[in-house]
Amino acid sequence: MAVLDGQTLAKKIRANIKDEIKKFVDMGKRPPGLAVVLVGEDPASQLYVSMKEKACKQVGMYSKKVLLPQDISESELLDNIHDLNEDPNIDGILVQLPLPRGLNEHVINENIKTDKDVDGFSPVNFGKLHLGISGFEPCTPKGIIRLLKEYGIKIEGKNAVVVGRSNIVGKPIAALLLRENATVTICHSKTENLKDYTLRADILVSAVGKAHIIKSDMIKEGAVVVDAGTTKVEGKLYGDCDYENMLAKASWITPVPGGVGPMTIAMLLENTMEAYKKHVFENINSK
Ligand SMILES: Nc1nc(=O)c2c([nH]1)NC[C@@H]1CN(c3ccc(C(=O)N[C@@H](CCC(=O)O)C(=O)O)cc3)C=[N+]21
Repeated sequence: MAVLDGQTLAKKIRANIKDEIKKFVDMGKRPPGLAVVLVGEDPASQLYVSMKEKACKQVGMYSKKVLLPQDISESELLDNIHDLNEDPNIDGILVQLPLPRGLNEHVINENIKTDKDVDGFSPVNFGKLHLGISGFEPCTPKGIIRLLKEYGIKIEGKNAVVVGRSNIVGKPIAALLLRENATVTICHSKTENLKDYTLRADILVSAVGKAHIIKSDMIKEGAVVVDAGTTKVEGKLYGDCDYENMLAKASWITPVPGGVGPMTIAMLLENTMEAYKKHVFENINSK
């Protein structure tokens, strides 16, 4: 058993980004800018948004927090997005999900300019991901692949089982694993006999968001376990996987906290850097 230490890798990535930004700023360029839009006052979302803001500050990025009321109309929210689309100091726009009831996230994501869509959730980037064309890749899936590669874990030819089919993790990680030539199975809430599938996984990615739904008797000896689900119960953070009881059985496993979460934020910074370089050096500002 060994731990896939996302915290340490994320720190290394952030340090590289910080150096890179310093070079650009020393050259007289503006710093990269990320806008994080939070609608409403969900405490979990507030925490994530403040973590993202802190990460930006730490590497020398400009971060703009846009806090909007719970009862904002779709058209008012879109006005804010359009302003950010046109803001020359903003390279990346992230609208924190989930949105309050009544706001359609697809409509919002559709209106984020493709070259500022650092979450990779707009239809163009999501489509590119599935077509194998380069574009912004969603941060959590991108971070998972980076972490597996960092530890030299072979993906090609392996049975990869993804539990969860969300647009933010399940679907895009399945696409990325497929691109890496894994044999990919996606399980979800209607899957019958989940354990039959998880037991076959060489690489198991869980993205459900239910504490300890994956037990140690559901994984194969020597499996690589990636836990992308986090749930807070009475102030304590749990992953989807029963980590303690899996440690002896898995060959590699991501902890919660300190696994996939920090990688998500590191990839957000990396995507923002990518957007920044396009804006500053290639002057690309397409719809
Ligand atoms: N548009 C959008 N983009 C997102 O990327 C997005 C989102 N909406 N909505 C919610 C999810 C969740 N998410 C996390 C990011 C970092 C940690 C993270 O770093 N967690 C720490 C622990 C933090 C704690 O103590 O709670 C860790 O795992 O070590 C967790 C969760 C991004 N999300």
